[in-house]
Parts: sequence; C-alpha cells; structure tokens
Amino acid sequence: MTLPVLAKKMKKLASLQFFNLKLLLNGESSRGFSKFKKNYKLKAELGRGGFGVVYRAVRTCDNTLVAVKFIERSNVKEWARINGEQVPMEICMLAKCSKIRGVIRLLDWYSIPEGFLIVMERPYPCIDMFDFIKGQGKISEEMARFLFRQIALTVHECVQNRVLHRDLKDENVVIDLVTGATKLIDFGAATVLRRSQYSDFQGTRLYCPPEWFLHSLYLGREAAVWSLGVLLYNSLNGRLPFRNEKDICTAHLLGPLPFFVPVSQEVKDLISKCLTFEPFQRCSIESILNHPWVKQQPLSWELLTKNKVQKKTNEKMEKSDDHHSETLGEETSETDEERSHPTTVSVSQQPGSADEGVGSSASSSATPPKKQHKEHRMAKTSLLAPPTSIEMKAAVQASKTPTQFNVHTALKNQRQMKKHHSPQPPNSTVLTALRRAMSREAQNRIS
Ligand SMILES: Nc1ncnc2c1ncn2[C@@H]1O[C@H](COP(=O)(O)OP(=O)(O)OP(=O)(O)O)[C@@H](O)[C@H]1O
Repeated sequence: MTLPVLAKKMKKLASLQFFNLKLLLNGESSRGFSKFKKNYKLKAELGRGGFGVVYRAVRTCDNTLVAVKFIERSNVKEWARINGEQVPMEICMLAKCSKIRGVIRLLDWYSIPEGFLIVMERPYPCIDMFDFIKGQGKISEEMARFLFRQIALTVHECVQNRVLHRDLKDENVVIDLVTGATKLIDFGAATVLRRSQYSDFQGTRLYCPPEWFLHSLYLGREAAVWSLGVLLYNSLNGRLPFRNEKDICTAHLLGPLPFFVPVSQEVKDLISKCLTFEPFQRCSIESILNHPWVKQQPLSWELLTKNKVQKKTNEKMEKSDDHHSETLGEETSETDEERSHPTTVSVSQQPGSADEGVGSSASSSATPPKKQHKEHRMAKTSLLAPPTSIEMKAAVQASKTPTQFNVHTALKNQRQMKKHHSPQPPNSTVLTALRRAMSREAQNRIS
C-alpha cells in the first residue's frame, strides 16, 4: 500500500472514529457518561499515539480549554486504585504528579464500559516538542537549555513523588507558546518508582537504554537519565543519536557521538554523561540539575522567540490552534490536519557544520548528514515492545563485534525486527469499542 493511500485511509478512519465518539456521547449515558457530556464539549482530534486518541474539548461551565484522552480498557496493562475505584495506572500516576508545575494537570476522569476518558488541562496555544523541533529542524543551544532544564526538573520532581514516567521523549512534552513552560504528558507507561530493577517496558525504542536490549532489565532513574540524554541530543541536532538497537548498544565503542551543529563542550559533556553505556556510571538526575550547562541562567522566552523562524512557527501554530476558529463538534479540519503533520514547515540542516573530528556511530560515517537527518526525524516514534530473542541476539552480537559490521546482516536483521515490531495501525480497536458501546446503548434504549 502506498503512503498517500495509507494516509487517506488513516484520515478516514480518524474521522469515522470521531464521528462514532460523538454519536456515543450524544446517545444515552451510563456510568459517568452523562456527566461527561454535561460538563464538556468535545471538539476535533488533537493527537494520537499507540494507545489513545486525544481530543480538544471545552469545559462548558467556564469555557476552560481541555484535552480529553480516550484509552481503551483492553489496552490498559497496569491498574491502580483511587478512592477504592480501579483505574488505569496512567490516571493514578498523573494524579500523583498533578501538583508538579511541569506536569499536565489532571482535571477529571470518567469511566465508560469500553475505556476511560482522561480530562487534562490544555495550554493555549501550545505545541508538542516533536513538532516544535521539526518545525525548525533543530533548536538553538539557548532554547534547548530553556526547555531541557524544566524537563529535567520535572522528571526529578516526579521521581521524588515515586513516579517513573518511562516514556520521556519530545512527543510527550507540550510547550506553552505564550510562556515557554513545558508540560510532561502521557503517563501511559508510568509506574511506581522502586529501587529494584524493572523487567517490563512500554516506552519508546529509540529512547531506551542499552541494558534493556542486552539484558531485558533496567533501573528506573538510570533509564530516565538515558532518555533525557537522547532528548537533549535530539533537540540540538534535530535527529536522534541512535538509529536502532545496534547503535544504542555499540555507539560507545566508536568514540564520542557526532554532533551536526556547533555546540558548546559543556552540553556535549552533559550528553555524554547521560548517555554513558554503563548504567552505574551514568550521571544521576540530581547531577544533571547541578551540571554547569543546566545551571547557567537561560535567556527569557521573549528573547528566545524573537528569532524569526521561531516566531513564524508560533504564528502558524496560533493560527491553526485558534479556538475561535474551531468548529464545534466538527470533524478534523484542514488546520487540524496541518497541526498534526506540519509538513509545510521546512526542515533545515547544516551539512557542513557537523563535528568532523569526533568519532561516529557505525551508521553515521558513510551517509551524508542531510539524508540521515531525514531518516531520523521521519515520523513520531513507535512504541516499544519487549525485545524479541532475534533483536536481543543481534544487539548482543553487535556489541561484542563492533568492527565486523556487516551491512547485509544488519539489513536482514532490521527487516526481521520490522516484521516483529511494525507500528500498529492507529487505534482501529477504539472504533470497534465505540461501536460496541453504541449498539449496547441503543439496545438499552429499546428495552
Ligand atoms: N493535555 C494536552 N494538551 C495538548 N496536547 C496534548 C495533550 N495531551 C496530548 N496532547 C497531544 O496528543 C498527542 C498524543 O497524546 P499522548 O502521547 O498522551 O497519546 P498516546 O496514545 O499515549 O501516545 P503514545 O503512543 O506516545 O504513548 C501528544 O503528542 C500531543 O501532541
């Protein structure tokens, strides 16, 4: 199936899902459904990931802009209790962190037979960090500092509340375009922080530390530090540091990571401390916060956004997110489409500015930087399933024999990996769930 056909199908599916959700909400209510309907007006789709669909909505009593995430019951892997009620771990973890300034505030939640509706604050106008970086190709070191120090502090505060996010990445950070404040979202992979090792993971493959691929085990804080390193590298270079599991497990054997923009030694030092192969030698979250690069006072958001390119992006986002132009209860509009796939914003790259003296990963030396840049920021990342035995074998073997890298074997392995972990089509199950709920409600009405 060609990409345009697939995109068209996905668009159709998305509008159908939205239509069904609307129908469902307008039908007879049950188990908190009527309350939701009374309190919120659902609007167009805002974004979607592997496990949920997020909609724009408005709280009817005071016109507060909110985001509503629908998660299907069958997709919930971990459960917890709030006031005696069984809820997905996501809601519980979000509730635990809701007082943290850098975490999106949980306002409300509803339970329906098919799943849960999570009502969250929605900064306006806002953009997620993936789209923010994509809109500009990469961001300046000053801008990276401004955003990263907030994110690192938020992760620290979550950890102090014994919450481990486990899916730290640019897609899960929302930026308030008025103040520059960052908000951590998507606690779908979050769990209670513990001292012992974890052997389960639901995060994102390319933000994952090597110990997971090599041993299927990781420690909470150490894995979070690794992801923060990936996030910081990505912000500055506009591309991820590692292409695949092999890169993640072997890059340390090949010298320092290449940088594709001129950046300070201080930030390179911080990134290398976060991306230290050995988890026990990796820096701590506290030492990230005390690192001279992070401690340096950042420029104000006003000054940072004076930059023409950033202004342009902001204007574009404001335009597309203008709630006055939102069509109440309408299907996804042109501007919404633009927002979720901002392909019109150019992605720039400075091929000549790559650090040529530094060592490069196995994958980076032969390919021109421009091509790599595109490869690494093609789309939002897919979710991580536990590594298969083939993947683990390949990663272990690769980490032992870095110099005998064979392109053909690597490609074959990659193809095999793709077969095992190709990204799932977005939420076709949501549609089924909503259909089921609708027919049950219709039956209830008849009887
Ligand atoms: N409160 C919010 N305010 C603004 N935008 C939001 C909010 N929550 C989610 N989004 C947007 O919706 C997108 C998907 O949200 P989220 O990551 O929670 O979904 P998901 O299905 O859990 O995704 P993933 O597959 O990454 O786990 C985000 O990348 C973001 O663009």
